[in-house]
Amino acid sequence: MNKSVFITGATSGFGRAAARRFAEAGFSLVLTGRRRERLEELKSELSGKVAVHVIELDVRDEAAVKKAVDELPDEFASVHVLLNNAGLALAPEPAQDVALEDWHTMIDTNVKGLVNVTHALLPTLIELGAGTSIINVGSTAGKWPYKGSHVYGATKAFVEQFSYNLRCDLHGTGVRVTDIAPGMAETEFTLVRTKGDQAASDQLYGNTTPMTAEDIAEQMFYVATLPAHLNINFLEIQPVRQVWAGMAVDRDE
Ligand SMILES: NC(=O)C1=CN([C@@H]2O[C@H](COP(=O)(O)OP(=O)(O)OC[C@H]3O[C@@H](n4cnc5c(N)ncnc54)[C@H](OP(=O)(O)O)[C@@H]3O)[C@@H](O)[C@H]2O)C=CC1
Ligand SMILES: O=CCS(=O)(=O)O
Repeated sequence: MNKSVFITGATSGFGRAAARRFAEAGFSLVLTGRRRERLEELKSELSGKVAVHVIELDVRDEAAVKKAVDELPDEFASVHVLLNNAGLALAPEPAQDVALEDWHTMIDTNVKGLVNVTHALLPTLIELGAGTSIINVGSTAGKWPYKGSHVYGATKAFVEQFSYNLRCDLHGTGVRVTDIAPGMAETEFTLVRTKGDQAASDQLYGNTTPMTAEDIAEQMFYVATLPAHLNINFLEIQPVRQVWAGMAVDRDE
């Protein structure tokens, strides 16, 4: 049977690196994201190696997600791996200064988008059973609070708990569920979070050694290709040069 991986957010960062990693191993690819041009570029790059199906898809659009899954061509319909990767942080400023719309965008994408795709693909995964995987991309921000994380971190806490709860409900089906929770990795993430501030992005990732998209893609591939009787529930991964923030104390002048 031709195994396929369904990747959300394949136009950049972790998702694009994962597409390349799974292609190396011969998986058929279903690549999704909003930027069609980038999807087509990736298809041109990888379709010499494996079958590639691209879908311009906004995960927030419930009906479009369902249609994309219902209309998967036969060659791609055996989705063994769902990589729920699409997501974003916005508004690094303190909660009290954030536009409500930015909070809504994060919730709609990181929470509702992720459940839209999961719901649409669950029947397929359950039918295929043992050895299939749902890999949800959480974050260290889902566990460890820091200033400016407000709703972003909360959406990733949702991802962690949803992953555990899903695993309980899928017990007996053979479908595996993992939350991969990376720390700092250099992608377009900070450019998106700062709405295009390249200097802020360069500063965050500069003079240190952040993880790369390829580092995370390798972990995604590892999790998805473990023997079918093994489930990694949670995989937190950080660069060696990053640790937790300390406590903050408010002091009188
Ligand atoms: N980089 C980091 O330090 C960390 C990132 N993460 C998480 O990893 C995941 C991937 O981020 P990363 O690769 O770093 O960042 P990038 O910004 O490089 O990639 C984000 C991807 O998500 C897609 N995306 C965003 N919104 C939507 C949407 N509404 N519908 C469909 N696709 C969408 C983008 O595609 P397009 O714009 O074309 O739609 C893009 O492909 C995210 O969930 C992020 O929260 C977690 C921990 C650390
Ligand atoms: O999820 C991203 C990692 S961080 O920016 O919250 O540290």
